[in-house]
Amino acid sequence: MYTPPRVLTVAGSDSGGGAGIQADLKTMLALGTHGMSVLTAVTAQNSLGVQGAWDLPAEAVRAQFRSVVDDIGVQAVKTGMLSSPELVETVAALLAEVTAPVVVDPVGVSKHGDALLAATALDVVRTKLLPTATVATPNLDEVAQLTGVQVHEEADMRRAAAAVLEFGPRWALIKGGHLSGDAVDLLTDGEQEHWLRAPRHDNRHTHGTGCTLASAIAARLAHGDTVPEAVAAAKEYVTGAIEAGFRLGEGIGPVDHGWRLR
Ligand SMILES: Nc1ncnc2c1ncn2[C@@H]1O[C@H](COP(=O)(O)OP(=O)(O)O)[C@@H](O)[C@H]1O
Ligand SMILES: Cc1ncc(COP(=O)(O)OP(=O)(O)O)c(N)n1
Repeated sequence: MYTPPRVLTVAGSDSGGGAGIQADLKTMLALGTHGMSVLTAVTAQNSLGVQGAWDLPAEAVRAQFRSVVDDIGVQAVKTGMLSSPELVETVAALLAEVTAPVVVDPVGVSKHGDALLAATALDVVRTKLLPTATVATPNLDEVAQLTGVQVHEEADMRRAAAAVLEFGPRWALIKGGHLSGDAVDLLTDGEQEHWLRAPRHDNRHTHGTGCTLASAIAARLAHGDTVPEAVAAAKEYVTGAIEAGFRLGEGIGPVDHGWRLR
């Protein structure tokens, strides 16, 4: 009997289904893995923004993690919205015992500008969470928040990656989604350098791009890809999902996680 690779997301819930846990689980299914979740926070969220957010107690995060890891096991882990210093610290301590690859998406602010991480948590992200990462996937705002490096053009991305690698992840993937022109990301471990370039799709329905990319990387790592292979496959998947993004509600709709099914 075939058992798919198991992938765990540790992230917040997006009630609108475009980002967070919902995006992660859809991506994991689309890429042929069994997705599992440790919920850190609940958001009331839709295409217009985040209307409310509530953290779960650290004890609930630890209990979910134990239930999954002790019985089922994981072949890759992805982290997303961790909200508070206490939750970042809790998750970092749990990840320290995992031998499977870990993808850390250091989620800071939503597309609508709503804070998903307390400013007081930045230091714990730098010192405790990022060192657990096989791959860290900051967007340009998160790079600026975490390292102070401002990226205005592709050439700045090398400096950004070097600054992120200082915090200890094995690989840094600097996402250039917020620049103009082609959608270019830089993956590096400080020695190898891989530039990932895709056409920019002029589609305003891009809610959940970062969650989708990070979950796709985790899914491919669980299948046994190397990091550069996993990131290349994930980039292809997210690019297709952005191209197929659709209108939902009155604001920014989601990327289409099921685009390969249509
Ligand atoms: N309009 C777009 N067209 C094509 N790719 C995009 C577009 N916007 C973002 N991307 C890609 O989506 C991925 C997620 O990047 P980004 O949107 O910057 O992350 P986040 O959601 O964390 O802000 C990256 O691979 C980026 O290059
Ligand atoms: C619950 C939750 N987690 C993460 C995000 C941010 O997701 P991201 O993929 O970066 O997408 P955008 O917010 O940039 O569209 C979120 N919004 N909610």
